[in-house]
Amino acid sequence: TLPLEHGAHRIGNRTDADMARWRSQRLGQFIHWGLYAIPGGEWKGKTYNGAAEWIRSWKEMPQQEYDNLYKQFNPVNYQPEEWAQQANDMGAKYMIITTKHHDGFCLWPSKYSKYSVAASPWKKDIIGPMVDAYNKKGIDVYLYFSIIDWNQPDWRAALKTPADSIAYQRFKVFVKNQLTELLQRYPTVKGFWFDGTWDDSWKNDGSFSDELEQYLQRLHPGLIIGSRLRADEKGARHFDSNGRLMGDYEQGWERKLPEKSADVHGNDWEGVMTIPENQWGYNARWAGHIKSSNELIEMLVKSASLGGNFVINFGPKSDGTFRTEEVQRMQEISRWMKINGSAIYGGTDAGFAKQDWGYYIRKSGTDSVYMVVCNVPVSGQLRVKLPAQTTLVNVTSLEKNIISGTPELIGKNEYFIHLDHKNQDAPFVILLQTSKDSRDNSGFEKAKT
Ligand SMILES: C[C@@H]1N[C@@H](c2nc3ccccc3[nH]2)[C@H](O)[C@@H]1O
Repeated sequence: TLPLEHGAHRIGNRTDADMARWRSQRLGQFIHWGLYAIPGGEWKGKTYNGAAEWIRSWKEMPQQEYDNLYKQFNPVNYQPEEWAQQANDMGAKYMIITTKHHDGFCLWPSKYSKYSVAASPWKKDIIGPMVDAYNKKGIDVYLYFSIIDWNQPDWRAALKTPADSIAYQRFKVFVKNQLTELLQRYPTVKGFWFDGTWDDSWKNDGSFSDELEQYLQRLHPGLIIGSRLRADEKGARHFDSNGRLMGDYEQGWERKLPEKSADVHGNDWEGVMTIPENQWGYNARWAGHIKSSNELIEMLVKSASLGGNFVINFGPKSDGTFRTEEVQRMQEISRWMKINGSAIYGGTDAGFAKQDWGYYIRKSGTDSVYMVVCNVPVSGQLRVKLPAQTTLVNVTSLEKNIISGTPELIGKNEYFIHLDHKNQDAPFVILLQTSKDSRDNSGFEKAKT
């Protein structure tokens, strides 16, 4: 391995209580809210085909006009208590809010930037009431912070001249000041979700990202910060030049999920997902495929089955309300989580062989393994192959009328669970009580006699 000064400083997952809490939460809510919600993907009758929060970079958008949108930011229908209630109903255990996206507009009245809510008709702090409302519901809050800041004259994508380096040095002081300010204003937050760290200026400054991460941890012990903040001294991101994960969890799964256990190497990880194909901020016209609640539920289940967290993104409108499709998804997921949440919270990779009908999720540290069935076989029988020396002690379903009869032993440690032929319109859950046993198959025979 290469001698690295600014690579990973820890091998293996964090084992402290803060990280165990994050790991048990499994379902998060991402909120992208800012000036980009005002145009909502359209400008002067033209539709922007990119992600709505990137509209400032669109050739049809005069940047000065975008920058002046702060004069219109006045979310008269913003009700953070309602936001927190609906997130709590959905079953989200943490929330990530954009304090400042790439456009540099701050949703808190920052001492270090004039470009904030303080200059808008709204005037007031947006972040504080949100943190309070979510915390009151028992939901942890993480602060999204973009390193890219198109509003800051000292920001640079790359350092080409000595003048660039002097300006960027000022910019790094500004970044550190804003992050310190956010921790001082909102001490109950559990971590930062960094973004906009792919440019050369940041990638080639691994020592700063390392020092910044350590500074923040000293300032606020226990903070959870993903791998996207970090670069090592050779410009490697997320994984250092020795292939070791930097930060507290793998934060690269954006609009995509790992397929199998081998893809995550036993690391903590988190997937963040849009409901449309690629819109984070509010976009009036959602084009392309819009994920159903069952699709989102299956992604959540898949994430938990692979030992990761799943965060669903919402983009409130400029007035502070949520679009119908997003409210529908929260309500449908809420219904499912109220019945099946026990399979998700505290869930992790069961270490069982994957089957076509769906996913296994182990309640961490126990012999309870949930089967979440997403694909009901026409045969009506679910194949369960237990690892060696594992016996099946009991089988129940979280809802009535799912299973018919007792499991049928079909081979060494292998069973068919027969389903009641009711058609299901959502994934359903079966709970397997297993036990480690030197004898194979000893479980169910006992139950049968
Ligand atoms: C979590 C997501 N990350 C930002 C983003 N910008 C990108 C530019 C290029 C490739 C990927 C990107 N993700 C998106 O705007 C959103 O905030």
